[in-house]
Amino acid sequence: MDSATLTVADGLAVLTLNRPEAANALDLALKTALLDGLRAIAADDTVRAVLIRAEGRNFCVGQDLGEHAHALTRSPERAMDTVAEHYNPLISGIAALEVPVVAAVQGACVGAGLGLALAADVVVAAESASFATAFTAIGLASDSGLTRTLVDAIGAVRTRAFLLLGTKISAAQALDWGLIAQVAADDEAAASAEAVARRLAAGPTAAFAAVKSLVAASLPPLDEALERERAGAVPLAATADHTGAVEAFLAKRRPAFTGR
Ligand SMILES: CCCCCCCCCCCCC/C=C/C(=O)SCCNC(=O)CCNC(=O)[C@H](O)C(C)(C)COP(=O)(O)OP(=O)(O)OC[C@H]1O[C@@H](n2cnc3c(N)ncnc32)[C@H](O)[C@@H]1OP(=O)(O)O
Repeated sequence: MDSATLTVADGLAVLTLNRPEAANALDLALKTALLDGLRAIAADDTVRAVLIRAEGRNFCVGQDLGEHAHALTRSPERAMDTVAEHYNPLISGIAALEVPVVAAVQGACVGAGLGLALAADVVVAAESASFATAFTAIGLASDSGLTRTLVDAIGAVRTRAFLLLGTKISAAQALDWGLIAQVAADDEAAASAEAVARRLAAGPTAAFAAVKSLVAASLPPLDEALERERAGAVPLAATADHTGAVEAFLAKRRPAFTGR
Protein backbone atom coordinates (compact mmCIF):
# COMPACT_ATOMS: atom_id res chain seq x y z
CA MET A 1 0.00 0.00 0.00
CA ASP A 2 1.41 3.43 -0.90
CA SER A 3 2.29 5.51 2.18
CA ALA A 4 0.97 8.56 0.38
CA THR A 5 -1.23 8.86 -2.69
CA LEU A 6 -1.65 11.62 -5.23
CA THR A 7 -4.59 12.25 -7.54
CA VAL A 8 -4.95 15.19 -9.95
CA ALA A 9 -8.28 16.00 -11.61
CA ASP A 10 -10.11 19.20 -12.60
CA GLY A 11 -7.10 21.28 -11.53
CA LEU A 12 -7.11 19.87 -7.97
CA ALA A 13 -4.20 17.80 -6.65
CA VAL A 14 -5.10 15.68 -3.61
CA LEU A 15 -2.08 14.46 -1.61
CA THR A 16 -3.15 11.90 0.99
CA LEU A 17 -1.17 10.57 3.96
CA ASN A 18 -2.02 6.87 3.84
CA ARG A 19 -0.55 5.22 6.96
CA PRO A 20 -3.68 5.23 9.15
CA GLU A 21 -2.63 2.10 10.99
CA ALA A 22 0.23 4.13 12.50
CA ALA A 23 -1.74 7.38 12.98
CA ASN A 24 0.12 8.62 9.88
CA ALA A 25 3.39 8.74 11.84
CA LEU A 26 6.07 9.96 9.45
CA ASP A 27 8.45 7.13 8.64
CA LEU A 28 10.95 7.18 5.77
CA ALA A 29 8.47 5.68 3.31
CA LEU A 30 5.78 8.27 4.08
CA LYS A 31 8.20 11.21 4.06
CA THR A 32 9.66 10.05 0.76
CA ALA A 33 6.20 9.52 -0.74
CA LEU A 34 5.12 13.00 0.36
CA LEU A 35 8.19 14.54 -1.21
CA ASP A 36 7.63 12.57 -4.44
CA GLY A 37 4.03 13.74 -4.50
CA LEU A 38 5.02 17.34 -3.92
CA ARG A 39 7.57 17.20 -6.74
CA ALA A 40 4.92 15.79 -9.09
CA ILE A 41 2.53 18.58 -8.11
CA ALA A 42 5.17 21.25 -8.63
CA ALA A 43 5.90 19.87 -12.11
CA ASP A 44 2.23 19.65 -13.19
CA ASP A 45 1.03 22.92 -14.67
CA THR A 46 -2.57 21.67 -14.76
CA VAL A 47 -2.67 21.91 -10.92
CA ARG A 48 -4.51 25.04 -9.72
CA ALA A 49 -4.97 24.08 -6.02
CA VAL A 50 -3.75 21.37 -3.61
CA LEU A 51 -5.58 19.50 -0.85
CA ILE A 52 -3.44 17.73 1.76
CA ARG A 53 -5.51 15.18 3.68
CA ALA A 54 -5.02 11.98 5.66
CA GLU A 55 -6.69 8.60 5.92
CA GLY A 56 -7.80 7.37 9.32
CA ARG A 57 -8.61 8.88 12.69
CA ASN A 58 -5.53 11.10 12.93
CA PHE A 59 -4.04 13.62 10.49
CA CYS A 60 -0.43 13.01 11.52
CA VAL A 61 1.34 12.32 14.84
CA GLY A 62 4.72 13.57 13.62
CA GLN A 63 8.00 11.70 13.21
CA ASP A 64 7.63 7.96 13.71
CA LEU A 65 9.35 7.52 17.07
CA GLY A 66 9.98 3.81 16.57
CA GLU A 67 11.97 4.57 13.42
CA HIS A 68 13.63 7.55 15.14
CA ALA A 69 14.69 5.42 18.14
CA HIS A 70 16.36 3.00 15.74
CA ALA A 71 18.15 5.88 14.00
CA LEU A 72 19.27 7.26 17.39
CA THR A 73 20.95 3.98 18.31
CA ARG A 74 22.98 4.20 15.12
CA SER A 75 23.89 7.90 15.39
CA PRO A 76 22.04 10.78 17.13
CA GLU A 77 23.67 13.24 14.74
CA ARG A 78 22.52 11.34 11.66
CA ALA A 79 19.08 10.71 13.20
CA MET A 80 18.29 14.39 12.67
CA ASP A 81 19.47 14.39 9.05
CA THR A 82 15.80 13.78 8.25
CA VAL A 83 15.11 17.43 9.02
CA ALA A 84 17.38 18.58 6.19
CA GLU A 85 16.57 15.61 3.91
CA HIS A 86 12.77 15.53 4.37
CA TYR A 87 11.21 18.11 6.66
CA ASN A 88 12.84 21.24 5.28
CA PRO A 89 12.36 20.30 1.60
CA LEU A 90 8.71 19.42 2.21
CA ILE A 91 7.90 22.61 4.08
CA SER A 92 9.83 24.86 1.72
CA GLY A 93 8.42 22.95 -1.26
CA ILE A 94 4.85 23.50 -0.09
CA ALA A 95 5.60 27.16 0.65
CA ALA A 96 7.07 27.57 -2.85
CA LEU A 97 3.88 26.37 -4.58
CA GLU A 98 2.20 29.32 -6.26
CA VAL A 99 -1.20 27.64 -6.10
CA PRO A 100 -3.33 27.65 -2.91
CA VAL A 101 -2.85 24.72 -0.53
CA VAL A 102 -5.63 23.49 1.79
CA ALA A 103 -5.08 21.03 4.66
CA ALA A 104 -7.95 18.90 6.00
CA VAL A 105 -7.20 17.97 9.63
CA GLN A 106 -8.93 15.42 11.81
CA GLY A 107 -7.84 13.81 15.07
CA ALA A 108 -4.28 14.42 16.27
CA CYS A 109 -2.15 16.99 14.41
CA VAL A 110 1.15 16.84 16.29
CA GLY A 111 4.85 17.66 15.91
CA ALA A 112 5.97 17.55 12.30
CA GLY A 113 2.33 16.85 11.46
CA LEU A 114 1.52 20.30 12.84
CA GLY A 115 4.30 21.71 10.70
CA LEU A 116 2.88 19.97 7.66
CA ALA A 117 -0.64 21.27 8.26
CA LEU A 118 0.53 24.83 8.94
CA ALA A 119 2.56 24.82 5.74
CA ALA A 120 -0.82 24.99 3.98
CA ASP A 121 -2.50 28.32 3.26
CA VAL A 122 -5.91 27.29 4.62
CA VAL A 123 -6.44 24.69 7.37
CA VAL A 124 -9.95 23.25 7.75
CA ALA A 125 -10.23 21.18 10.94
CA ALA A 126 -12.84 18.81 12.27
CA GLU A 127 -14.22 20.11 15.56
CA SER A 128 -12.75 17.15 17.49
CA ALA A 129 -9.27 17.67 16.02
CA SER A 130 -6.43 18.59 18.37
CA PHE A 131 -3.14 20.40 17.81
CA ALA A 132 0.11 20.03 19.76
CA THR A 133 3.81 20.69 19.23
CA ALA A 134 5.16 17.64 21.18
CA PHE A 135 8.79 18.53 20.50
CA THR A 136 9.86 19.42 24.05
CA ALA A 137 8.04 16.34 25.42
CA ILE A 138 10.76 14.32 23.68
CA GLY A 139 13.60 16.75 24.36
CA LEU A 140 13.55 18.49 20.98
CA ALA A 141 12.81 22.01 19.82
CA SER A 142 10.69 22.84 16.80
CA ASP A 143 12.45 23.08 13.47
CA SER A 144 11.95 23.55 9.75
CA GLY A 145 10.43 26.94 10.04
CA LEU A 146 7.65 25.86 12.40
CA THR A 147 8.82 28.24 15.14
CA ARG A 148 8.51 31.19 12.76
CA THR A 149 5.15 29.93 11.43
CA LEU A 150 3.81 29.80 14.98
CA VAL A 151 5.15 33.22 15.98
CA ASP A 152 3.70 34.77 12.81
CA ALA A 153 0.32 33.13 13.45
CA ILE A 154 -0.17 33.33 17.22
CA GLY A 155 2.59 35.63 18.51
CA ALA A 156 5.75 34.96 20.52
CA VAL A 157 4.04 34.74 23.93
CA ARG A 158 1.60 32.01 22.90
CA THR A 159 4.27 30.25 20.82
CA ARG A 160 6.67 30.13 23.77
CA ALA A 161 4.01 28.62 26.05
CA PHE A 162 2.71 26.28 23.30
CA LEU A 163 6.24 24.90 22.79
CA LEU A 164 7.49 24.95 26.41
CA LEU A 165 4.33 23.49 27.95
CA GLY A 166 3.52 21.13 25.05
CA THR A 167 -0.14 22.15 25.38
CA LYS A 168 -2.71 20.20 23.32
CA ILE A 169 -5.33 22.65 22.00
CA SER A 170 -8.73 22.00 20.43
CA ALA A 171 -9.78 23.03 16.93
CA ALA A 172 -11.92 25.78 18.47
CA GLN A 173 -8.90 27.10 20.40
CA ALA A 174 -6.73 26.90 17.28
CA LEU A 175 -9.36 28.89 15.38
CA ASP A 176 -9.62 31.45 18.18
CA TRP A 177 -5.83 31.82 18.21
CA GLY A 178 -5.79 32.39 14.45
CA LEU A 179 -3.77 29.20 13.85
CA ILE A 180 -6.34 27.72 11.45
CA ALA A 181 -8.99 29.15 9.15
CA GLN A 182 -12.10 27.01 9.58
CA VAL A 183 -13.68 24.42 11.89
CA ALA A 184 -16.47 22.11 10.71
CA ALA A 185 -18.54 19.39 12.32
CA ASP A 186 -16.70 16.08 12.36
CA ASP A 187 -19.00 14.51 9.75
CA GLU A 188 -18.76 17.57 7.47
CA ALA A 189 -15.10 18.57 7.79
CA ALA A 190 -13.66 16.44 4.98
CA ALA A 191 -16.31 17.64 2.53
CA SER A 192 -15.85 21.25 3.68
CA ALA A 193 -12.11 21.11 3.11
CA GLU A 194 -12.56 19.57 -0.33
CA ALA A 195 -15.17 22.19 -1.25
CA VAL A 196 -12.74 24.98 -0.29
CA ALA A 197 -9.99 23.34 -2.35
CA ARG A 198 -12.27 22.86 -5.37
CA ARG A 199 -13.42 26.47 -5.15
CA LEU A 200 -9.78 27.61 -5.16
CA ALA A 201 -8.94 25.25 -8.04
CA ALA A 202 -11.67 26.97 -10.09
CA GLY A 203 -10.61 30.47 -9.07
CA PRO A 204 -8.27 33.22 -10.40
CA THR A 205 -5.02 31.27 -10.14
CA ALA A 206 -2.77 34.19 -11.08
CA ALA A 207 -4.41 36.41 -8.46
CA PHE A 208 -4.01 33.68 -5.83
CA ALA A 209 -0.30 33.39 -6.72
CA ALA A 210 0.08 37.16 -6.29
CA VAL A 211 -1.67 37.03 -2.88
CA LYS A 212 0.65 34.23 -1.69
CA SER A 213 3.70 36.14 -2.91
CA LEU A 214 2.60 39.36 -1.22
CA VAL A 215 1.92 37.63 2.11
CA ALA A 216 5.29 35.81 1.96
CA ALA A 217 7.06 39.10 1.17
CA SER A 218 5.42 40.71 4.21
CA LEU A 219 7.25 38.27 6.52
CA PRO A 220 10.97 38.53 7.40
CA PRO A 221 13.02 35.86 5.52
CA LEU A 222 13.62 32.63 7.44
CA ASP A 223 17.13 31.23 7.63
CA GLU A 224 16.63 27.49 8.22
CA ALA A 225 20.32 26.96 8.88
CA LEU A 226 20.20 29.69 11.53
CA GLU A 227 17.10 28.08 13.03
CA ARG A 228 18.78 24.71 13.20
CA GLU A 229 21.84 26.32 14.77
CA ARG A 230 19.76 28.25 17.32
CA ALA A 231 17.43 25.31 17.98
CA GLY A 232 20.45 23.07 18.31
CA ALA A 233 18.51 20.24 16.69
CA VAL A 234 21.61 18.11 16.22
CA PRO A 235 23.03 18.56 19.79
CA LEU A 236 19.51 18.09 21.24
CA ALA A 237 19.27 14.73 19.48
CA ALA A 238 22.40 13.65 21.37
CA THR A 239 21.05 14.54 24.85
CA ALA A 240 20.12 11.89 27.39
CA ASP A 241 16.82 13.74 27.82
CA HIS A 242 15.94 13.16 24.16
CA THR A 243 16.99 9.52 23.89
CA GLY A 244 15.40 8.77 27.29
CA ALA A 245 12.11 10.47 26.35
CA VAL A 246 11.84 8.54 23.07
CA GLU A 247 12.52 5.25 24.90
CA ALA A 248 9.94 6.20 27.57
CA PHE A 249 7.30 6.99 24.95
CA LEU A 250 7.79 3.66 23.21
CA ALA A 251 7.73 1.86 26.59
CA LYS A 252 4.54 3.78 27.49
CA ARG A 253 6.02 5.26 30.63
CA ARG A 254 6.66 8.89 31.72
CA PRO A 255 10.12 10.26 30.92
CA ALA A 256 12.43 11.54 33.69
CA PHE A 257 14.32 14.60 32.45
CA THR A 258 17.72 15.41 34.00
CA GLY A 259 18.38 18.54 31.98
CA ARG A 260 21.28 16.92 30.12
C1 LIG B 1 7.71 15.28 6.15
C2 LIG B 1 7.11 16.12 7.28
C3 LIG B 1 6.71 17.48 6.84
C4 LIG B 1 6.43 18.48 7.92
C5 LIG B 1 7.64 18.92 8.66
C6 LIG B 1 7.46 20.16 9.48
C7 LIG B 1 8.64 20.42 10.37
C8 LIG B 1 8.34 20.23 11.82
C9 LIG B 1 9.55 20.36 12.70
C10 LIG B 1 10.54 19.16 12.58
C11 LIG B 1 11.30 18.94 13.90
C12 LIG B 1 12.39 17.92 13.81
C13 LIG B 1 11.89 16.54 13.56
C14 LIG B 1 10.86 16.13 14.57
C15 LIG B 1 9.62 15.82 14.19
C16 LIG B 1 8.57 15.42 15.14
O1 LIG B 1 7.46 15.22 14.76
S1 LIG B 1 8.97 15.24 16.84
C17 LIG B 1 7.39 14.82 17.58
C18 LIG B 1 7.03 13.35 17.29
N1 LIG B 1 5.67 13.05 17.73
C19 LIG B 1 5.37 12.85 19.02
O2 LIG B 1 6.22 12.92 19.90
C20 LIG B 1 3.94 12.53 19.34
C21 LIG B 1 3.88 11.26 20.18
N2 LIG B 1 2.50 10.82 20.33
C22 LIG B 1 1.69 11.41 21.25
O3 LIG B 1 2.00 12.35 21.95
C23 LIG B 1 0.30 10.82 21.33
O4 LIG B 1 0.34 9.53 20.74
C24 LIG B 1 -0.77 11.67 20.62
C25 LIG B 1 -0.36 11.98 19.21
C26 LIG B 1 -1.02 12.96 21.42
C27 LIG B 1 -2.07 10.85 20.57
O5 LIG B 1 -2.34 10.43 21.88
P1 LIG B 1 -3.51 9.35 22.11
O6 LIG B 1 -4.72 9.78 21.37
O7 LIG B 1 -3.58 9.11 23.57
O8 LIG B 1 -3.02 8.02 21.38
P2 LIG B 1 -1.78 7.10 21.83
O9 LIG B 1 -2.30 5.88 22.52
O10 LIG B 1 -0.73 7.90 22.49
O11 LIG B 1 -1.20 6.67 20.38
C28 LIG B 1 -1.99 5.79 19.54
C29 LIG B 1 -1.00 4.85 18.90
O12 LIG B 1 -0.16 5.62 18.00
C30 LIG B 1 1.20 5.45 18.38
N3 LIG B 1 1.92 6.69 18.13
C31 LIG B 1 1.48 7.92 18.43
N4 LIG B 1 2.40 8.85 18.07
C32 LIG B 1 3.45 8.17 17.50
C33 LIG B 1 4.69 8.55 16.90
N5 LIG B 1 5.03 9.82 16.77
N6 LIG B 1 5.49 7.55 16.45
C34 LIG B 1 5.13 6.25 16.54
N7 LIG B 1 3.94 5.81 17.07
C35 LIG B 1 3.12 6.78 17.55
C36 LIG B 1 1.18 5.08 19.85
O13 LIG B 1 2.37 4.44 20.22
C37 LIG B 1 -0.04 4.20 19.91
O14 LIG B 1 0.33 2.95 19.35
P3 LIG B 1 -0.36 1.60 19.92
O15 LIG B 1 0.00 1.52 21.40
O16 LIG B 1 0.27 0.50 19.11
O17 LIG B 1 -1.84 1.79 19.69
